[in-house]
This record gives sequence, structure tokens and C-alpha cells, in this order.
Amino acid sequence: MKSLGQFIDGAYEEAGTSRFNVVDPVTGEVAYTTYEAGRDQVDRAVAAARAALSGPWARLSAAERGALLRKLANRIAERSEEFLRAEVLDTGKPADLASHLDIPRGAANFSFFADTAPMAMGEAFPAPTPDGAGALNYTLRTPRGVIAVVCPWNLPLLLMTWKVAPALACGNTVVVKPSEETPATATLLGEVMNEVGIPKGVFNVVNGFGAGSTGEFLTSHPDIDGITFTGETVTGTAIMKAAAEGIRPVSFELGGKNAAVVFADCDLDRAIAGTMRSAFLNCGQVCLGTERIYVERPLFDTFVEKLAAQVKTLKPGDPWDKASNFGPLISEVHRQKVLSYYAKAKAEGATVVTGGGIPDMPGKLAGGSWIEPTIWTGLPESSAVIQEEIFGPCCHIAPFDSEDEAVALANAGPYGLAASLWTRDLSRAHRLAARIEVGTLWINSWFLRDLRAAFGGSKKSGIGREGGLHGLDFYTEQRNVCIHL
Ligand SMILES: NC(=O)C1=CN([C@@H]2O[C@H](COP(=O)(O)OP(=O)(O)OC[C@H]3O[C@@H](n4cnc5c(N)ncnc54)[C@H](O)[C@@H]3O)[C@@H](O)[C@H]2O)C=CC1
Ligand SMILES: O=C(O)/C=C/C=C(\O)C(=O)O
Repeated sequence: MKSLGQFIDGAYEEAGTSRFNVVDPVTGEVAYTTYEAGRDQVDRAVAAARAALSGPWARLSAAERGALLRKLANRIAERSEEFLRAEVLDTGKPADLASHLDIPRGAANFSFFADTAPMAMGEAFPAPTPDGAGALNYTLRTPRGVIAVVCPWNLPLLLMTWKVAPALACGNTVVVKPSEETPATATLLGEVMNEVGIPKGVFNVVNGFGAGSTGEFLTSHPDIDGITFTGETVTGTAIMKAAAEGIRPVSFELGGKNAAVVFADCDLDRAIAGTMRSAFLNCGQVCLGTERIYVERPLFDTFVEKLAAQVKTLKPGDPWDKASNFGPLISEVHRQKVLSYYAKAKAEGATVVTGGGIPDMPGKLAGGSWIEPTIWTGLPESSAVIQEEIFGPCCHIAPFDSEDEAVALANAGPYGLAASLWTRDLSRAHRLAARIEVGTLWINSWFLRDLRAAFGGSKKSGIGREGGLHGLDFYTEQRNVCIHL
């Protein structure tokens, strides 16, 4: 059986304080084992990253770093089959999905930030005041330092590189802690870093768990200069407490309970196709995914019927079988969590329009963490399945009668990550865009990403924005220089 270790200072270490299994969610069988990095390994990874900050990496210009990142992107593309196999083994997602989304975006993140980071802006102010006449204030940007990158399991390569790429483009060094469920692609990336000539110590990976383990050792490490994290809001709270010690900045993309608002004047086929993707892509394990759908009353029954018909076209199965388009949940633990919401919905009196259970899977697949895509109607807004992030392939659909009511429903709750709006009335779309409290609002679309745009969450869905030039305030330190000539 293959085993996977840490990647520290340019070298792999098959060692740790304990060894743990990574399970293939398709079958429930152990896929391979890896090691939990202890405090000493985290210390060495952080020390390697610190040392690399003043090594050959520090002497590269932004253009030279960009050239290396472009090579990285090309090499990921050349080795895409290996990345694809690793990602599919860890997550169980359909190979077709990973080959169109996860792996190409993993490469594109590097080429995008290779071009973007050198455009990080500064300011220059000639002083007009009598005492400062002739003075000039201008900005110098320097790398922030050693960045801890803590990642989730739902889009492992995509979300890790979304943070590593701007960090490296700005001249930082990183220590990555992938999710314990999906360590393979981050660890494999170490090989590619060496192949393209990224100096040792610039990119490090420590595997292990969160609280009381590798994740906590890393985020509480005194020699970390900033922490970027995507995952659950509760974890964000724990990491923020760790970051408070030493006053380290954080960049967070956290949970969501995203709404889709569908008006009766929408292009119905487009709205069905869009909400279908937004609720069920990646088995509902996308933080931007829709778990609450509000439909204008005249369209409600038709919408429910048509979405349910579409859900019946989802085919769970082997991720390499082109006929299957729906994967399992990440783990049995996560399936138990999602099933607990399926039970709560029933207990609270939901109408189960479709799904609600576990599908019968053939042969070895019967041991996987499969679950039925599920639609509910008829619950009050106070229900657990409407209030809490489930992170599974399920949604509740409710009717609304006015624009104001739709806005109030969409804005209810503690999260503010994303929402989608389906209407042909562009005046209404613009009006509502100003009122819906989210980091990203999609109109007649969903998960249509332009990497130049600010990306992140409002309310309890995050702190700060990444993407384009926005994240560069986190990945660089700004120094104001005042020179009196
Ligand atoms: N993108 C998102 O918004 C995601 C949200 N989730 C939600 O979070 C729930 C739990 O899934 P998890 O994988 O356990 O997410 P999580 O937020 O607990 O874990 C994400 C990462 O943080 C690390 N971590 C956990 N606790 C930590 C701590 N105290 N200090 C430092 N690092 C820590 C984990 O090891 C992992 O690498 C899911 O059921 C889902 O609802 C999960 C994955 C992604
Ligand atoms: O496109 C992106 O950069 C990110 C998409 C999805 C997430 O952040 C998530 O599911 O956590």
C-alpha cells in the first residue's frame, strides 16, 4: 500500500507522530496511509519557510517568480492525469468534473497570479502643505513572510492553489496543511515545485488533523506571519483565536447557506439548469452551493416538478465511468452528518419531493459514502435544514410573493457568502444586487468565476477578499515611504 508523507524543505519525509488511513469514499476502503506531522515537523517546515525568505527566492524579481509560476502551471497541465487520479481517489468526484474544474483551475491559478501580482498597486502623494512641500509619500510592497495555508477537502487542488499561487507570486513562502481527507494533490505538488526549480523551503506541506494536531500546531506557531483558510465557520473561529496570539492577520473564506431567488419571469430552462448545478454539483459540497431556493409563487409548483425531474437524471457510480455524473460524499462521518439533516427535515414535517435516503449501490460501491440527492418543501424558515449549513446534495424550496419578501428571506441568517438571482428583468436584478448581503451575487448564472473579481464572504462567511488584486493586501505588507527632497 502506498503511503504519503510530509514535504519539508524540498524533501519528502515518510514519518510523523502517527500513521492514518485515507479512505476512498467510492468504496469505503483504505486507499493509502499518511503520517500526522508532529510539532517538531511543523517547526522544521516553518523554519524552512523562514530560511527560504532570505535565500535565492528573495533575490528573484516579480517577473522571475512569475516565470516560475507559469512553468508550474504548465507542468501541472503536463502531469494532469496524475493530479486527476490523485484527486478522484481522495474525493470520489466524477473524473469528468475534476478534469474540467479542479485540475485546470489548479494550473490556471498559478498562471493567473504570475501575471496579476506584478500589477499590485501602490500610491504616490506629492505633499502640497507648506511644511511638507517637496515631500513625496509612496508605497513599497514587501512579502508578508511565512504564510500558513489551511485547506478543506471539497476542491482540494483548486482551493489550495488559489492561496498558494498569490502567496508565492508576492514573494512569500508557505506551509500548507491540506485536509486530512484529501492530502494527495498538495503533497504531489511538492514534486512539481522541485521539477520547475522553486527553491527548497518555499513550499512545504504538513499532513495531519486540525484541533490538537498539525493544523493547530501550524496556526498557533509563533513564526507564522499570516493565515489563509477555507472551511467551516467554527474552525475559522478557532484559527482566529490562534492568530490573535502574536497579532497575525487572517484571510478567511468560511461557510454559507446560500439562497437562489427565482422570479416568475425567469428563463425557466436556464433557471432549472443553473439551480440544479448550484445545489448538486460535487454532491452539494461547494461552499457557494445553493441549499435554499425561493420561487415566486405563480412558478412554484412547475419549478419544483421540473427540478425534481432533473434530479432524477443524476447517476451515482464509478467516477471513471462516463455514464455516472454524481459522486459520493467525502466520508462516512460526513454522510452521517448529512443524514442527520435528512432525518431532521422529516421530523420537522417536510415534504420529501425526491431522495431522502441512501441509494443501493452495486458490489464494492456499497461500502462508499453515497447519498441520494434530496429536495424538500413545506418547512418553516426556522427549520434546522433552512438555517444550518449542511454541505450535502439537498435543498429546500419555498414560495415567495414580493421582492421585499425575497430579499428578507435571502438575507436571513448569519451567513453572506453567495446568492443567485433568476429573472429577465434587469432593472429588478440591479435593484436587488444592491440589497442582497453576500460576497458574490450571480444573476442568471452560478459559479461563473472571473479570477480578477473580489472573492469572499460577508457576515459570518469570511474576512477579506481574495482574487485579482484584492488578496494582495493580505499577501503583501505595505510600507509607506515619506521622502522630503
Ligand atoms: N469550503 C467550505 O466552506 C467547506 C466547509 N466545510 C464544512 O465544514 C464541515 C466540517 O468539515 P471539515 O473538513 O472538518 O472542515 P474544517 O473546517 O473543520 O477543516 C478544514 C481544514 O481545517 C483544519 N482544521 C480543523 N480544525 C482546525 C483547528 N482548530 N486549527 C487549525 N486547523 C484546523 C482541518 O484539518 C482541515 O485541513 C463540513 O461538514 C462542512 O459543512 C467543509 C469543507 C469545506
Ligand atoms: O472558485 C473558487 O475560487 C472557489 C470556489 C469554491 C469554494 O471556495 C468552496 O467550495 O469552498
